[in-house]
Formats: sequence, structure tokens, C-alpha cells
Amino acid sequence: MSIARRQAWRESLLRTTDSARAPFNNWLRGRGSLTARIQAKGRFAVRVLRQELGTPTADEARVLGIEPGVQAWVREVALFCDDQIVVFAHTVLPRRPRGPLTVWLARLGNRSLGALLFSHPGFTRGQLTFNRLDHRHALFEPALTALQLGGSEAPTMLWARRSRFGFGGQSVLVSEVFSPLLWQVPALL
Ligand SMILES: C=C(O[C@@H]1C=C(C(=O)O)C=C[C@H]1O)C(=O)O
Repeated sequence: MSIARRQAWRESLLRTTDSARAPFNNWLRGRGSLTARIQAKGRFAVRVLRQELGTPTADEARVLGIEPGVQAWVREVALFCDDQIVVFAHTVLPRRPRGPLTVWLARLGNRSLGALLFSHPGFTRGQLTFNRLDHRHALFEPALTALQLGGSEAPTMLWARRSRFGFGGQSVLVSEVFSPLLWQVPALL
């Protein structure tokens, strides 16, 4: 199986005996806002780690319908519940076509993107896809760093999900990587 195929984002969570994934299934599959779900359980916060022009991966460019190598707006955040980092989110917005999303993203700061995506009636959400990230995936190292999981005890894989939101002629691709420490946050149990 090619490397690209092994790292593909899948439309279904493959059945697995991996007991380590079981607790994530519900978080991976939930189509509602992660922000709202965390806010309902504990003290929610967003820490912006990166918001700049960057180069999407070839796969991200393909999903967003832009030429490989063309820069796009990249936003990366850590989501907190009760002072514990629980999610690393990586969002890609093409520069073209410009539109309301360009301005909204630029002005978002440490407010949650989810609060916008799930409150404005003009957004549509595509299918959720899933991935078991490891060192071969471009998001793996940034996620380990953002989730503060580096070092000798670093996990060798992380569960992630991805979906594309549409607003008029614009699209934004949102990838969310879940911390294995999600289960040490009493409020989320
Ligand atoms: C899409 C949502 O927004 C969350 C917040 C994000 C941000 O502020 O950049 C990005 C992705 C999500 O984890 C959500 O709450 O479901």
C-alpha cells in the first residue's frame, strides 16, 4: 500500500480492536461544535498558536481545490478545557476567492472559529473524515508540540478528524487532533 494511501483520511472509522480508540469514537464522530461540547462541560479557552500565510499540504490543496504550492491562510490553535489542552486544530482557508471568511478569520483572535461556523446560518459542513496520524503525517509533529506531548513519553499516534465548511463561494478545511490526555480532564469524563 502506498504511503499516501496509508495516510489517507477515511470516511469511516475502521472497526478496530484498538481499545485505545474506543473512548475517542464519540468525540471523533460528533458532528456538533467541539467548542460548544467543551463549554458545556468545563472552562473553555482558545490559544492561537499560528495565524499566517502558509503552504497547504498537497492533500489539503486537493480537497480545497487550489493548486499545490499556492499559499493559503493557516490558523492553528490549542483548545483548553479547565486549563488542560485537549485539541489541536489546524484550519486552512484559500486566499482566493476573497470573501467574508477572509475578514472574519483575520479578526477572530482567540475567539473560537466554531462559535462562528456553527452560529452563522450560511455555513454548510461536509463529511467528517478520520485519520490515525503518525510521524509520517505533516500534522503529527505540530500536534505533538501544540498538545505538549513531546519527549520520551510522546505517543506514536494521534486520532484526528477533518471536515470542510462552505460559506458562499468560500471553503475552509478544519482538522482537529485529539489529545490522549482528554481522559484526564474530569469535566469531560
Ligand atoms: C470547528 C470548531 O471550532 C474549533 C475552534 C477552532 C479555532 O478557533 O480555530 C478550530 C477548530 C475547532 O476545534 C468547533 O468548535 O467545532
